[in-house]
Amino acid sequence: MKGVRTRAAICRSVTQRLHSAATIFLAGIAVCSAANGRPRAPRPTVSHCQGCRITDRRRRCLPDAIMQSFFKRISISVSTSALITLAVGLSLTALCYASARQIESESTRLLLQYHASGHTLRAAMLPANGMSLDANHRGSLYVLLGGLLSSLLATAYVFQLVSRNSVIARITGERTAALQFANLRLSEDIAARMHTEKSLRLRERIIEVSANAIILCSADAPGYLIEYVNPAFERITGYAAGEVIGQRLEDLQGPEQGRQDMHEITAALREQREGKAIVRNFRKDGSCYWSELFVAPVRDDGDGPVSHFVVAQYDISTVMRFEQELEFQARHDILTGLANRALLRERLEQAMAVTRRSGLPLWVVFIDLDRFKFVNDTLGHDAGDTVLKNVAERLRDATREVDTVARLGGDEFVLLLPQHGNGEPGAAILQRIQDAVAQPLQLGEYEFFLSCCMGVAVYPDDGQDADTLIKHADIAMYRAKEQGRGHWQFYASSMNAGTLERLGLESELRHALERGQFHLEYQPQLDLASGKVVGMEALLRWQHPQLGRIAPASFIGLAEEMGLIIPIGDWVLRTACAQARAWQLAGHGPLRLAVNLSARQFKQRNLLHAVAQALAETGLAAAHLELELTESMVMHDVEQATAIMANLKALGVQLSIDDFGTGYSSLAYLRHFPIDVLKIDKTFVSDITHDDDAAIVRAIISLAHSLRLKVIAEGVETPQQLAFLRQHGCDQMQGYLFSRPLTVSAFEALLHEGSMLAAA
Ligand SMILES: Nc1nc2c(ncn2[C@@H]2O[C@H](COP(=O)(O)O[C@H]3[C@@H](O)[C@H](n4cnc5c(=O)[nH]c(N)nc54)O[C@@H]3COP(=O)(O)O)[C@@H](O)[C@H]2O)c(=O)[nH]1
Repeated sequence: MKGVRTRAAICRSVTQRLHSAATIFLAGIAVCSAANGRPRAPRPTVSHCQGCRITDRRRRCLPDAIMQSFFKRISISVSTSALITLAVGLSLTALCYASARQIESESTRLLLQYHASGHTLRAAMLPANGMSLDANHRGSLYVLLGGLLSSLLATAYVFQLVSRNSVIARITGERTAALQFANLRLSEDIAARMHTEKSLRLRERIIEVSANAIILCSADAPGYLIEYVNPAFERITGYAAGEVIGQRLEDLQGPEQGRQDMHEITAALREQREGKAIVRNFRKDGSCYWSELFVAPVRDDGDGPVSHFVVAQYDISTVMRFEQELEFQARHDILTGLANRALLRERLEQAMAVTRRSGLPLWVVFIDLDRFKFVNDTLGHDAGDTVLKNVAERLRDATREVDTVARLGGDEFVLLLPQHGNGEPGAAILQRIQDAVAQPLQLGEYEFFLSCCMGVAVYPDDGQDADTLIKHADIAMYRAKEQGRGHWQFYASSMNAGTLERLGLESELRHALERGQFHLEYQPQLDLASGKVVGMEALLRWQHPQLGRIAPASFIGLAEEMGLIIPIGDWVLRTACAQARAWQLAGHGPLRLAVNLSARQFKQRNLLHAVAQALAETGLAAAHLELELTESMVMHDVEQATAIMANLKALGVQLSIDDFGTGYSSLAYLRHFPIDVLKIDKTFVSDITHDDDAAIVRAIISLAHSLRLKVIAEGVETPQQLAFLRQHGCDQMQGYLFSRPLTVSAFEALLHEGSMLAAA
């Protein structure tokens, strides 16, 4: 029984091995087919595998997964799968055949042993009658043949399966790729559509929030009915969208249909093209505003027929206002609002054209306020502005609608008075203007009584063009000023020459200092006893590039009037002090420098500071500087002059009274002034041989000496004059007899030569 059990056990063991091999074989087939081509989902169940508990259809059994993964990794082809199957089949066949042979020989050996031990076997257990061991061996051959056949069949099956799978995989791949491509296209389409929608929404939003009015109207002529307006349109015009949608575009032009400024827009609509224009629009309340209008056709599908027009309105009211303001400012005086020179000239041209046709004269009246500078200087510019604005108002009130009132600047006004049939203008209007200006004017706590001078030039007699007429009226006014406050004067050609020269000189003088046209000359002053040069007088010279040398007598007074003498005088003082110091340092001894002061300079508040600064800057000792004052300067306000002179003396400078004898000659006051030198005017010196002048010169010398003042005579031209002066004890002299005023280099040469006065 043991042998039977053993045989049964061997059979079971072989069967189990066969089963396991078959399982692996079938699993291999499955994996081969799966591994060949694209990865695929695991088979839902592997019924051959008893070791695996299939709880999830998706879950693969372990060997299957391993095989799949293996084949997938090595990525075998259809033929390789078939070859593997065949190899596995053949191996199993060989295994089965070997097992069958082993069983066969084992069972034969057991039967022979059993038989040899005297047992009888049941017929069934013996080899069949007539059956030899070869016949028994045939079973093994059948197993072999069966195995071979099965292997071939399995191989064919695998080959067919794997081929089909690969075709399916290819088709699936192709379809999947196509689907993916289609999917991609679809995604792109969706993205593009979303982008388009987004940008459309954005554009819509832009139109909605635009600060400019936008209108969409139909392209159907002639109505061009409005289909859309944005909120800005509603805000600007005051119309609600509902009130204008469906209305004709031209209704927005308000009452003024067919206006000139809309021609370009209507032409653009008609010709279906772009167009733009600056037009006047009307709001719902009827008020007007300026806008820049752009119209552009909108075509269906970009290049189809024009279906709509879009009209954009830019509100340019502010720009227009600003432009108008600028234009106003360019032609008006900002302070008073009156016409300025440009507009005056323009109006004058027009008025002359009218006058040429009518033959009636036209007056140009130049007005200058009296004492305006005083108001400005004492009460400040705000008060000055108030005066000017008041005068402007009064001039406007005193003239007619047809007249023009202009302000040229400062306190200069010009009136254009055309004559009409009623007889104006005439002298009466000039009086009316004087009266208007003369009305009292309250400035803070002060009441002012203004007056003005006027000059009148008449077209066509006094000038043929605007500039000439204005200039001649100015000349006439200047002559009126010479007569005193509140005068007027008609132009006469005889006034021209002198005044024109003066006007020209004025404008040149304004720039002479900055253009470096001034220089100084120095006239030696000599001691009559020793005959030596003891000092020099600095004299200003103006060398104009076109006008040549201009005499001080021609421009000092003008500079004084214009207030330019202050900066000019400062320059003279600093330049002369620097030069005197340079000569001293060059070893020419302690020369005294005489510098002329003008009346304005004398009264300027910071004279003391200017003098002190000039001395400090140049290093000249105060004792070497002599300031020449005139009698009129000091006699005008004795108290004030005395105080100023005291301050100057405190600085250490010397003071002299120039041109003595020509003015007040108040000898009584002379004692009170802290002066050092009296300078006899050259007019007395020139006539010194006449008894009267000789007596005056003698008296001046004697008086000066009694006051312990030095005396210097100027304008000494002859030896007789010199002799007279020496004879009567005059201390010093200057004049052409010894030397004219000299340039710096000429004066230096004179010093080097050591020139002296001839002894008496
Ligand atoms: N406030 C300032 N006044 C100045 C300054 N420079 C000059 N002046 C004044 O201008 C007036 C004319 O001066 P000018 O033409 O220079 O004449 C001076 C001399 O050249 C002239 N002079 C000198 N000697 C003679 C002479 O023998 N004969 C003659 N005919 N003339 C002569 O006298 C003028 C000097 O005058 P004065 O100043 O009075 O000594 C004149 O009033 C100048 O003061 C300046 O910088 N500032």
